[in-house]
Amino acid sequence: SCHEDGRAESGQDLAKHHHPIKHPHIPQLVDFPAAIVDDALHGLVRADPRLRILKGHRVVVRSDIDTFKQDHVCIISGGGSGHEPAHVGYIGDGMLAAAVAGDVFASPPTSAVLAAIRACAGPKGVLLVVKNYTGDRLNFGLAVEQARFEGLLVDMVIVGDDCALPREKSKAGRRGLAGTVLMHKVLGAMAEAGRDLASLSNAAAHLSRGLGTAGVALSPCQVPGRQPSFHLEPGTCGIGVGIHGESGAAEIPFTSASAICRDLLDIMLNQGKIANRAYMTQPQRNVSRYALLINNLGATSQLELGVAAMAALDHLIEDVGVFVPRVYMGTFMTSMNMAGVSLTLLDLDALPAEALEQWLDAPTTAPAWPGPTLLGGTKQFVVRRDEPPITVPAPHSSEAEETTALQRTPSEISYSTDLLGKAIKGACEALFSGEPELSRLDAIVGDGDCGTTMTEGARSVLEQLQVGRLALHNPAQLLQQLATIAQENMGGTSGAVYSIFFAAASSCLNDRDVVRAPLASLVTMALTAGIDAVMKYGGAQQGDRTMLDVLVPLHHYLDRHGSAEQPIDVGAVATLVEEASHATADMNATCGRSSYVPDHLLRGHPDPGARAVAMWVQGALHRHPRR
Ligand SMILES: Nc1ncnc2c1ncn2[C@@H]1O[C@H](COP(=O)(O)OP(=O)(O)O)[C@@H](O)[C@H]1O
Ligand SMILES: O=C[C@H](O)COP(=O)(O)O
Ligand SMILES: [Mg+2]
Ligand SMILES: [Mn+2]
Repeated sequence: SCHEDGRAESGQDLAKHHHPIKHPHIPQLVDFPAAIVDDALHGLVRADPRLRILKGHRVVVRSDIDTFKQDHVCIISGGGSGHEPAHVGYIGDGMLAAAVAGDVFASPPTSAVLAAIRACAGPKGVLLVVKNYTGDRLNFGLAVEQARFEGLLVDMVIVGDDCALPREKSKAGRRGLAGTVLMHKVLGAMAEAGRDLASLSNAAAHLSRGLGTAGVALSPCQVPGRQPSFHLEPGTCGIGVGIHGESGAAEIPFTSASAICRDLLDIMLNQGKIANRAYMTQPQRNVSRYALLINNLGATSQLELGVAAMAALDHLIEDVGVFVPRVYMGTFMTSMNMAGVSLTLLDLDALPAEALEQWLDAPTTAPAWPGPTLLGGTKQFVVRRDEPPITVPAPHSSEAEETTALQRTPSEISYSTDLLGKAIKGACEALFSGEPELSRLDAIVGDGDCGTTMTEGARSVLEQLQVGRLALHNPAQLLQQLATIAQENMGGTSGAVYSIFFAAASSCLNDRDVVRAPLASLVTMALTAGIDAVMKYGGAQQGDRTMLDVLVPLHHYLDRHGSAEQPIDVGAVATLVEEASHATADMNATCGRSSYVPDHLLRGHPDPGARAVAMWVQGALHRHPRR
């Protein structure tokens, strides 16, 4: 957490709770992996008096926000960290008013987004510009709902500029990539010029239709404290990458810089051999005009960026025959320290009756926006070349260790808070011991943050349990507390999904005389409501390869067996969740981050969110299968 004066909790403070980095593959300038985001924000704010941190949140705002918001729409962006300079680097006149940072590759918790909105909400309102990821959509979306309930004027636009993934593969939609920065620039300039909230939202909708990005990975990335994000065979590269260390839509042989850059542009413009995406409109020879952004994914030399610029301009102007009056080259949105580039095209005529150049050229003080724009792209400047080669439980307990809360027979009208406390403790501990497996799996099928996000949640729950703050006697209140913990301390898709799950579960128990009901039927009721809400807001169903593929079978089992005059067979439940979670290994992903990963790479690896459910259910039941 950070202090109002801009001091973040230092690495040394965090050392009390977290481990220092152990033997990284490549030395990295990090003291404690868990402190990397706080330490970096701390450094940034110390170095720039125009910025400050909101107390208790990883939210950076312009120092003069209180006066600025009186006569401007404030634009807020944010998301997981690891994409620097996005988004803190874009705070300044003519771009963003604030940025919300999550853990590395995990969206920020809802509470942080809400804090940012509250700090920026003035008479003109707030616009959230959010990259299209499940965690971000849910956490920023929940914050918008809460802010509107508080009477604040706020709107949200989602950016999805990725062109590399086939439409039919995923229900999640296009990923938000480096094109988001061009959105920040155009919308920020319009806000600076006094445009109102409605016209900014409207402009954003038009802009996203004219925006496309595709990237190539020449190396994996390394998040401190984790394994390299994937393995790339020598001589190959990953085409169609995102910004979360993923391996890309396909691994292909590396031929030459020009050939790869051409492929990236062809993917975007639906040209040549890769003409199967059609996200951007077809370019018109001698008519279409684009801004080109060449983005370093983190560890690419300036010389290589220059080569990419040459290759991209050459292809666009000579082969495709379009105009490229604006070119931006640099480090805009990274995938930690991945070597590689992404190319972004913005159709300069995407906005009816507006010259986009005007907004792109408008001055900004944001440190990460490149100063002078290169005016490239008229034909005579390009030389055609030959292609180069290549809470504390009650103290008294007479129960045997193996007895669990669920084993009480349904005819009993109450349950033991002692056993419930032990179940919660067991659930949390199972997540701690399962963390390496969750991190490893999420690195393969997602972005590697699932283990740390789940243990952050478990750590907060255990802390509350140990100081006796969990309402073990009141299930509705307890579930509300769990929802709050997920909302304030977790982040990521998991944080948002668990927050929705527990909040809905809590409200369904609220109205009833539930304390008298047997615990097993409380659990069934709560699961019904929780699962429904997760499906409603997250858009996933059984079979989409998510945690629902364990929660739904668990619910079915308890529904069938929970009302009989017999204790639940905990061994059977433990086996059921184990098997259901492993069954996800053979599923194709249609929701969440795994839907971006080719099916053959998912095969054999279960879904981390599903495994996490199996772990905490088994932990709560005190049944630990050998792993
Ligand atoms: N739409 C969804 N509804 C429910 N669960 C989801 C959804 N999308 C993803 N998940 C679950 O979230 C897990 C990943 O969580 P986490 O790593 O915290 O988020 P992210 O994928 O955003 O990095 C997945 O393994 C999957 O079980
Ligand atoms: O950096 C990552 C994204 O902004 C967070 O999205 P996620 O929580 O869905 O992974
Ligand atoms: Mg993530
Ligand atoms: Mn993840």
